[in-house]
Amino acid sequence: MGLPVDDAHNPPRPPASTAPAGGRAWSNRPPGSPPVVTVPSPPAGSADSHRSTEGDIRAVLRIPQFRRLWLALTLSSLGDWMGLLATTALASSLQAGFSEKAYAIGSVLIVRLLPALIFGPFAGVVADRLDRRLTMVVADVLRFGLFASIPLVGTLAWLLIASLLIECVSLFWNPAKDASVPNLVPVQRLATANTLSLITTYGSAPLGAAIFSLLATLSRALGSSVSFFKTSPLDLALYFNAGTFLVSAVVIFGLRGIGRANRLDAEANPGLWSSITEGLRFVGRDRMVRGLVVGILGGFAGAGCVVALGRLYVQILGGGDSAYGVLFGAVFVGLATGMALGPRVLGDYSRSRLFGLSVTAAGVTMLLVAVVPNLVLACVLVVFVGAFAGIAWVTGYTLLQAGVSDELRGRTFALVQSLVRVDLLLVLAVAPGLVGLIGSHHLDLWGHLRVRTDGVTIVLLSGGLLAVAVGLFAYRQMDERKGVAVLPELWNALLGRRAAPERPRHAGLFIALEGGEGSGKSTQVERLRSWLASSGREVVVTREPGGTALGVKLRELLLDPAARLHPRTEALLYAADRAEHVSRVIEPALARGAIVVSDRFIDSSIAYQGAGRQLGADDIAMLSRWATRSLLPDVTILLDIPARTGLARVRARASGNGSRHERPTDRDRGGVPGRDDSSPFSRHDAVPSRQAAGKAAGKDRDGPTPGVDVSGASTPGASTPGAEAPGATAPGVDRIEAEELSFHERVRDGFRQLAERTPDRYVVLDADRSPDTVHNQIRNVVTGYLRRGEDDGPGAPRPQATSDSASKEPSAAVPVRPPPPERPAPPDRPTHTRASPDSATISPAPGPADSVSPADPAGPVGSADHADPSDLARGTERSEPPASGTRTGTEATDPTDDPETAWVPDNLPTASGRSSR
Ligand SMILES: Nc1ncnc2c1ncn2[C@@H]1O[C@H](COP(=O)(O)OP(=O)(O)O)[C@@H](O)[C@H]1O
Ligand SMILES: Cc1cn([C@H]2C[C@H](O)[C@@H](COP(=O)(O)OP(=O)(O)O)O2)c(=O)[nH]c1=O
Repeated sequence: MGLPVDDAHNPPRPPASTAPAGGRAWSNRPPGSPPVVTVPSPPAGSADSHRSTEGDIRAVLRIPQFRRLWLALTLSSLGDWMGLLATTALASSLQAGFSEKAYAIGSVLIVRLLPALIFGPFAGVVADRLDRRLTMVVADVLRFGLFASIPLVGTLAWLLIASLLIECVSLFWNPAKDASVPNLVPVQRLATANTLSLITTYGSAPLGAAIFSLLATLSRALGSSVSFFKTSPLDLALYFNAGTFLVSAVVIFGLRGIGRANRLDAEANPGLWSSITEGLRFVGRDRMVRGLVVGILGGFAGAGCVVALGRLYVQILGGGDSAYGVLFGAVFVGLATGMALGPRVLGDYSRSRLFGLSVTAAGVTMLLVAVVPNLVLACVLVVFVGAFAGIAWVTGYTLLQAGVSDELRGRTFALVQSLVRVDLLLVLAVAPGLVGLIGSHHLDLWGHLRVRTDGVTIVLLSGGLLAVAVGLFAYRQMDERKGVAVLPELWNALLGRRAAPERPRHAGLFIALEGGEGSGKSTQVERLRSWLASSGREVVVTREPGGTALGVKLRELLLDPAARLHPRTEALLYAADRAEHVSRVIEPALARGAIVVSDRFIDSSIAYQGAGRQLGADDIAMLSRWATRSLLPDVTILLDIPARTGLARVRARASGNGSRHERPTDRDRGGVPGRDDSSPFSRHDAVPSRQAAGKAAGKDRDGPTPGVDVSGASTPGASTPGAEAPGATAPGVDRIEAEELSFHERVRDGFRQLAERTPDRYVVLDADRSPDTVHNQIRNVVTGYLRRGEDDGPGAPRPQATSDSASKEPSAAVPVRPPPPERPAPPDRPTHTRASPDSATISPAPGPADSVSPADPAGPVGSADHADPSDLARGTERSEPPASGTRTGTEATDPTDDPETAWVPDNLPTASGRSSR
């Protein structure tokens, strides 16, 4: 049962002197060890244990006092709904003309809303001062009397007066009930109790409508034999309704647990005016809330039209009271269905989008309802109107709760409620009035086609149009995923797939270099940077881990050989580094249109933690996807090398025998001052992050080592098996590098599998070749992507590649790329980057004159890297591009003599989106 945790279940407390405030128990800990706070875990089956919602509801209903109150609420709600139906139907039947009926119904609805608008904010304060149980009992008895008097008096005037009084009385009943719940239910069950109250309040509507229809039908059947029913077929419903309040009064009378409020808090209910002004400023400022409020008001206006005109609408379609009941019930069946199923079916869909879309959909369905000529069809459509409204209601409510800060939430809700009442009041006042003004007409087209142009149809159409307009406005205000197509995302959500097939478009290019240890990523990233610098475009070179200020710290921790991290901790830290990296460095750079080159990205985690640590590729991909909000590189270049060879390079480097490429400095990495101070690559940061991490890992790999021959280390002969046993911890070798050979082999396999499964965004290069050869191949690849950017037009935004979690394939294996580039240009055609102010010529891989001999690493590469645009343009004169088709390193038509430098990756995606393999 939902009672507070029994003290008997708590472990014994330490002496008072050591117990911290708040009742938490400190465990005994040796001095210097991290403080461990022990919060006693709840005993099995206690109120704190996690259970299903269903279990929670059962638990809260097992509290006898609450169960009684809930029963009373159910009865009162049932009575309320039936009362609304019966009074509107009766008001209509008491009038003769079409317009008079419309005015009468409008008046009933207005008197139901008016007291809440005027007295609503004060009723809570008044109810707090009186004995709550007595307040509720008296209110229920009064409501019984008033409802019973309506059929007895039988005039429209009394119906309106009684309705107004009933509403006034209800204003005291509701806050008394709300305030009483916490006295009956333990605090941890309050949310469930409130949910149950909400379900009861709205869920009783269809039941009320069903009973109303049943009673109306019964009255008509009995009308022929019993004169009482003949004269007023709605009386039975009103008497039944009165009876529910009497039963409710009796039930509440027995609730001894409710009494007078313990303390008065007059400020808990701010006045209407102050609640309006306080919240208004916030609502006016905040885009999301503005969209929500407008959407809610539009939705209520639409719903108000349906409620106000429902009776007349049914009449136009040839139905009577029973049909009205069915129609009314249909709205609420829809509402309940939408509320219950919407979040479940569309749980993964963007809430901010869902809200605007569901209001719009409700509006569109309303338009159909307005013109449909058939009552059955109308009822079906009305279920959908209700369902869309229900989804919007739940979504909007949740968004308001989640999106508005605590101190503003109350005022915002107060404002929304006040505005909703004003809104409803206006609609209910205006809609029937408009119907009355327009009157009942129709047009006969071509002799046989009858088009309704009566007031009901016109006003319903206007209501539908208003809801559509307001829904679209809300959508535009609240959309946080601009540029992402709506329908595919919605479809995926409906199929139970998580959203995000595409990210917003950006004008940049995102290139990631991946590979195992010592595959030459850092070397190639630096060369790529130098080459891209001549493009005139902003180039941001970055890496993982450690692409941000926080990332530098994480990197130190992650690579520290002395750190003992659990594999899952490690995976989470890499993901944390990536989240920071993406949001602070990569996304802003791409949004600016920069070329971002990252030394490692998401696939490193999938390969190292997923495959290497055997945590599972899917789980790691999912984690990274969450961290990056599904951002993937436009192209991932995998420098593939046998693990042993790469490790030998690393160890050679660590022992001082390998060459050290110059690590990018802040300036080189393209950091733009003032853009992101959190990036260690920002000009303001004096310490290159690699250096910092290198130190943390017990090595310094950052400084250039002059005079070391790169080519010597790059020859296949350098794949020195057994150069140093992998797994041995050597100075200058970081925590991951120090893993066993089998670990690194799994990592390599992991990368290769990823490349195989996602050929659209992968290019695999043999990294066991000379640095120049690899560089030229990378240039070819990148040239293709840059050319594609140029084809899109200057500054054309590119759809951002994302991981398509929608796929049922293993998430790491999904081809998720924007349409791929054309095959890379042959090495003899210079390419222009986007024709922007920063436009400049950039060349693909150099031809024979630029080709690099292993013995001469510095010169040609230097000339390629630092060539000015005119130098690069010389490449055009060398040879003609091949006519068409796939170029491979061994082709006879190759314009270069060096098959290595002329190599074009054979799995590079073609323009058709398929890999040529
Ligand atoms: N293609 C290559 N052939 C031979 N040695 C290379 C090649 N590329 C890089 N190296 C050397 O291998 C070592 C590791 O290179 P580095 O770029 O730091 O790799 P990574 O960043 O992938 O760990 C360095 O000493 C570097 O000079
Ligand atoms: C980005 C990333 C790196 N790592 C590992 C791979 C490297 O051993 C280390 C990063 O160090 P780094 O020095 O950048 O690697 P390399 O020497 O290959 O250039 O972190 C992961 O295990 N998971 C990841 O997600």
